[in-house]
Amino acid sequence: MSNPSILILPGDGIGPEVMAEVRKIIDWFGTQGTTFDVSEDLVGGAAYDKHGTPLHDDTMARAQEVDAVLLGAVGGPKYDDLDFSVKPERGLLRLRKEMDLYANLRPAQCFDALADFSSLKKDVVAGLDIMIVRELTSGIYFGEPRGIIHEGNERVGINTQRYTESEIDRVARSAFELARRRGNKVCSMEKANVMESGILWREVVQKVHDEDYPDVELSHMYADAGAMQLCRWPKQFDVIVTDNLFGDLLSDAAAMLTGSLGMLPSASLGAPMANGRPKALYEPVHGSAPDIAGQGKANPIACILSFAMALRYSFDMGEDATRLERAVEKVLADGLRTADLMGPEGGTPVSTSEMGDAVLAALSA
Ligand SMILES: NC(=O)C1=CN([C@@H]2O[C@H](COP(=O)(O)OP(=O)(O)OC[C@H]3O[C@@H](n4cnc5c(N)ncnc54)[C@H](O)[C@@H]3O)[C@@H](O)[C@H]2O)C=CC1
Ligand SMILES: CC(C)CC(=O)C(=O)O
Ligand SMILES: [Mg+2]
Repeated sequence: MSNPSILILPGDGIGPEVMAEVRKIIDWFGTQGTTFDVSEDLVGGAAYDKHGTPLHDDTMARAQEVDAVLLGAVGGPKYDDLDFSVKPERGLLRLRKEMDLYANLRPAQCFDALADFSSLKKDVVAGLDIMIVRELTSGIYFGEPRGIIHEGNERVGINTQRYTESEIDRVARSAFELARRRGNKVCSMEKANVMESGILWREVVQKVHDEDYPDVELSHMYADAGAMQLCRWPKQFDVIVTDNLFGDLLSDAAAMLTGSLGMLPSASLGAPMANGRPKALYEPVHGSAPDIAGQGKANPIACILSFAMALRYSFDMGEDATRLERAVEKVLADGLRTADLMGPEGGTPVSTSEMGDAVLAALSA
């Protein structure tokens, strides 16, 4: 049998820095008898610099073949003035669309060691474990028409929010399936009060629930109120299912419940491949963080936890995933802190690579 295959796309800014720490962990698994066939390629600004496109067709083809893609982050100020069609972020959107990765799982868990550090009160976040399921291949990031057009004397920026029933149906099913393996509760968030796409979203989620998941507790919430509730009392939620735009915003907000944007991993999953496993891309929720890139300050934990999700969802290595998560828990409990996690309560300051080394040491102990 061939080794499991991984395509690594480090990307831009802190992407390569945090991915280097995951690479150490992948190499360590090789010494333990699980060798991954790893290939590496360019995406985002790095791909644009070499090929004039943020995602080369060969890279796209390779992404379709492998068992899992690991991505760091894309984008940066250097590319701000590029034509929109070749912006780094378009490379990532193309991967998501062409791999049809419709369910983006963004778990927000607050490790005990960071409960004091969160900007919210300790009892609000301690023990928090919620899962945001964000629809990832449709909605306003992809809808047509889009563009900037001229109308009279001025320009008009246009994006279109568009959802088909089947797009809502399949992501709702992902959320209900996950809920059954967790706290058995789904809260669906949209803006059915002001958007037709929200009305359809609510109807379809309710129908999927009533027909196939009546055992799961379902509630509906307007996304603006949902954002407020997420900050007020996040433990009321188990699984949140929402659209592409709202999921993007709500998950960055949820990251702060865990202490830092540098803590939040994600798995983007599509339909099962011939081997029964989903097409998959794993990436931290954060971006390329140009303000700290190249300084050894980036927190690699979101990227490391994204690899743990890969072990769980793409490689049937759930026990190893849990071991890796426990290793992260241990280094945090030991007081190791990258700059983003350093608060008045202190801790041992560590660089990106020192944090990666410590996680690896805890994993291999
Ligand atoms: N999936 C991706 O590749 C994403 C890419 N981006 C792109 O990244 C670029 C920068 O976007 P921003 O809005 O600044 O968002 P960002 O997520 O890169 O950074 C926001 C803030 O969080 C901090 N931060 C992020 N990750 C961190 C980590 N691992 N450790 C410590 N601190 C961390 C940054 O220093 C910054 O202060 C843009 O070009 C944006 O389009 C943004 C979000 C996702
Ligand atoms: C294409 C990305 C830059 C959008 C984003 O912020 C995200 O997916 O979290
Ligand atoms: Mg985002």
